[in-house]
Amino acid sequence: MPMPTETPSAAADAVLDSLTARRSIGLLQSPAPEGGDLEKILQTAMSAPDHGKLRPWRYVLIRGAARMAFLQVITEAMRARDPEVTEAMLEKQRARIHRTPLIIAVGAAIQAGHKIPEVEQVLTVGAGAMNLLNAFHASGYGAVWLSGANVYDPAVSAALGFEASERLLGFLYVGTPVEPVSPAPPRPDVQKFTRDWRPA
Ligand SMILES: Cc1cc2nc3c(=O)[nH]c(=O)nc-3n(C[C@H](O)[C@H](O)[C@H](O)COP(=O)(O)O)c2cc1C
Repeated sequence: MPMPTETPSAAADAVLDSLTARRSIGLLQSPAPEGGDLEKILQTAMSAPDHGKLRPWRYVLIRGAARMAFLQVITEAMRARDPEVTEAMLEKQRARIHRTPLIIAVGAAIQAGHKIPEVEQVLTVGAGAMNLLNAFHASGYGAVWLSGANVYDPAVSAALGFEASERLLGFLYVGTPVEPVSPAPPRPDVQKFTRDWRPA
């Protein structure tokens, strides 16, 4: 006998609750999603609004042994940018990369001079990344979107295989929260950021 289906409002509430409860989690460990589970999550990024269907998003997955090569790239880049970089700063990166099972480099293939403005192309990539953060959260994983100087370093971008015309926009660190996830911190009151427009 078929089970009664959820009412539309219950389903909508579940989605809205998940979106509202999402919070960034920086302290992560294995496992990260793999195989079909990961694919399903990644597929959500393809639903980002995309003016002109330019498909500007580029996702580079860094996992397994490749993380150690990535650490090498980051370490060399940091030393090249600042020969006096401290061991503590390097150790911060080392620890994060060691413990995080999946890192996604988020890039944008921007078509300069296209009739779709560049800012819209970047927004599309941001919207895709946001879908991913929400999808990881909804699937019970933790994730955080980080940038920092490495994102803007052409040497890092090139080492990850991005073309000169592509822009590295950030890294999504993904895994399982090390500690029980506490509720998201209080969020701003939406009323303060929302107004009705009334014609003068
Ligand atoms: C494009 C982008 C880059 C970010 N880079 C950093 C970063 O380098 N370091 C950092 O602490 N937070 C960074 N954040 C903010 C975190 O991802 C996160 O939003 C913040 O810690 C607040 O947590 P919440 O998402 O739970 O509100 C960045 C966010 C965005 C959208």
